Amino acid sequence: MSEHLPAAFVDKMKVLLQDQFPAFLASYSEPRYYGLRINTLKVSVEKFKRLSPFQLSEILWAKEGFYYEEGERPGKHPYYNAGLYYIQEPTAMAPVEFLDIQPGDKVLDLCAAPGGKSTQIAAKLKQTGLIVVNDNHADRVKPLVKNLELFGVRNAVVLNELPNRLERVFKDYFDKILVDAPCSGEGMFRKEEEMVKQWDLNSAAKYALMQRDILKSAGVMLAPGGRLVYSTCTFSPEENEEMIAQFIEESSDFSVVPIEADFGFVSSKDGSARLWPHLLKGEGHYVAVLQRKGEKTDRATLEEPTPEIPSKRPTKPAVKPIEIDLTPFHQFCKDQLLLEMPGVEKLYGEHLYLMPEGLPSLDGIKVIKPGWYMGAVRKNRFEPAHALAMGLHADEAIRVLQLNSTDGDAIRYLKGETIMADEQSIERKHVDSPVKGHCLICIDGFPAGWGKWQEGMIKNEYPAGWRWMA
Ligand SMILES: C[S@@+](CC[C@H](N)C(=O)[O-])C[C@H]1O[C@@H](n2cnc3c(N)ncnc32)[C@H](O)[C@@H]1O
Repeated sequence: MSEHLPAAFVDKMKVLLQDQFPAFLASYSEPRYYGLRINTLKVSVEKFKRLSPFQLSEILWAKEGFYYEEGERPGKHPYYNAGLYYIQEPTAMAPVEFLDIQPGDKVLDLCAAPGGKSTQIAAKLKQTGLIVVNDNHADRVKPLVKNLELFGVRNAVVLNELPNRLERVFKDYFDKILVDAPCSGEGMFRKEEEMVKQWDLNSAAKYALMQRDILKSAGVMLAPGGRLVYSTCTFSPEENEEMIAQFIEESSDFSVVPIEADFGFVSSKDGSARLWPHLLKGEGHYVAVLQRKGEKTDRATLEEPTPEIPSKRPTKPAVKPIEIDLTPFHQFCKDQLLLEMPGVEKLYGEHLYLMPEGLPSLDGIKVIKPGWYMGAVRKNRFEPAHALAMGLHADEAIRVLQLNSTDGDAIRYLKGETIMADEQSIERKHVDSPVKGHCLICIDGFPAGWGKWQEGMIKNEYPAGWRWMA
């Protein structure tokens, strides 16, 4: 496919790579690699390896990451709908590995859609701390929300803002920030021909302008002692080493943390790393790790937040607060669930969320999802959300129907069809619990959604937009 590469790009790469250029060019004739990352919020790596219907081999730089073979279709398996993995380009798994996420961290993923790296961060947080994910493109936020819900993430807040509008709310706030910047995408030319079509010689300069602003805002929002990872999937130095050099020059309290030249990564002079497609099994990427000087401070001891700047933009929570009685939700939790619900109850109209505790006020910010979506409270009844089911483990639901991925009922469920189920097939953890009503549908023990049992049948509550086509 190297003949489809723009001539100006080829010339630029010759200068950049010199004697390595022939090997680089030859990599465009090699087959691309396919990766998936196991969702350890739901299943351990060891268990998934035992269950896996796919031929897996390890990705060296990500413990949860595996190559699968071309022709296999992990996106068309019930385990995908149970959120057991995320399909992700192998080198795209590298940046988060350098964030050093620790349980309890407050993490920002500033350019997050469609959420590959957000789900990776969330898995490392193990449902503790907080992950704020943001993308300024409204149409890209939908798949971001869907992927976080599928992954069963409970502690994510999804925003749709320009980064500089977040500075006021989150100044010095986050322990870790990922800037997976919009870029000219040169590293993806082998995988996505569309990126080739969009490229021209001015692309790098155009993206560099955006990246500079995004990185500057990220710097403002990182707490003293915090860590920031900047990554791109492009080769141009303007968007990579030069971007970092300029940022460090303007931000004296930041330094580059050197990345070791392991796994075929190549260290740049400044300590950042290049992932080249001719030197490892994956596409092109760039990663820089930045550390902010200073001691970690408890947010409570920080200065008072600056007063809010009035905003003309409509914000989601602007829905007029209405008095809604949450008793049906509390009753549902009592009748159906065996877990202490995390976070703070937050209503947007009739939609109820559990918002992570300790968040600063998000007034004036476009919030797409303020936490784990529980469902809708309507006319004194509660309708549980798919996101609630996906954030549960089978042992956290009182009534469960177990389906097997290899028999037809699992597929029928994912297609939205009615399933026959006698009374005995509904597992009940409380003997006095009635059979009739909601039950958690599990596939090989992993929650896939809700159903409602009545007279030997399960009314299917698998969301219309998620269903398999007949
Ligand atoms: C490389 S992609 C992110 C991929 C994502 N991190 C993942 O792993 O799935 C860059 C994202 O930045 C978003 N973006 C572009 N300009 C932005 C800006 N000024 N602020 C925030 N996000 C922006 C794009 O919509 C795009 O989704």
